[in-house]
Amino acid sequence: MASSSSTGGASQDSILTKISGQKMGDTSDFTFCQVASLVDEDNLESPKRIPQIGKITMQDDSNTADFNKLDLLPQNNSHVHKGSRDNDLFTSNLVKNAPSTSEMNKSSELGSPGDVAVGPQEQKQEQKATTRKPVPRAKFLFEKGFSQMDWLKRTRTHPDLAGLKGQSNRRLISMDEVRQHKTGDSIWTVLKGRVYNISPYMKFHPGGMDMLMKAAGKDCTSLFNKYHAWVNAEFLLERCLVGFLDDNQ
Ligand code: HEM
Repeated sequence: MASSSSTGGASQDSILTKISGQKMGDTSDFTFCQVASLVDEDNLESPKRIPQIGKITMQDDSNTADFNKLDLLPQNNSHVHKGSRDNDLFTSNLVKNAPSTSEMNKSSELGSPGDVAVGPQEQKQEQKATTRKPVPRAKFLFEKGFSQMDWLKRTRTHPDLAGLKGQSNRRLISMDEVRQHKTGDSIWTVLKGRVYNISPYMKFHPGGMDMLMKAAGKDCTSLFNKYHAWVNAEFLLERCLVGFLDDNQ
């Protein structure tokens, strides 16, 4: 670094003169102006100025309390799902990136958005002083054993999910017959021309039983597509197939 001292000797000085056309120490040229050391050797108070910046906080509306009030978590989502989402193949992507309350508390402890940036050492000290036990992440009120993984297991193990009792699932079924199956362990619905017994799936439906009950005894294709056209019901309800809708009746 070019310093103001003349320790570079005559040769360095002359090289610099050639390059800039000016001599070092000439304050009219910014290229060679003196750069003050960050640590002012003459005045030892100077380094303390930087840490003090960390103590400055700005008062604005985006403070810690307001951060915690933000309802970013899906716990108040109207589509409250039942069953653990931890292994949920179909729904985990909806909450993966949602910040947990503990993460949010942590970030607010480390500094509100209004805080002036502090040096790494300052930050460490702040962290030590304010780190608390993490608050358990807010979870959905799921009923254990009713995740989509559990449903897949059940479809592989249950001998008669459709409740056919040996009857073929290839027969044509009228809409009138579908309408008669709305309760108990025989709740039928029509989806894309197929008739399913959705009763065993009720407790596993990620959208809740109430929503799925809207499909009872009806053709639910348009409702289904309205909420989740991407869901592979053919696969999910394969073992619940009762037959095919008879369009001619
Ligand atoms: C009949 C077969 C049905 C199957 C197999 C089925 C399956 C599913 C699945 C796998 C999900 C999770 C989707 C996801 O997270 O991306 C879901 C969510 C949902 N379903 Fe269904 N569903 C059916 C019918 C219906 C019907 C008829 C309604 C409405 C009346 C409905 C309403 C919902 C709602 C509201 C959600 C929640 C969406 C969300 O989390 O934002 N479902 N369903």
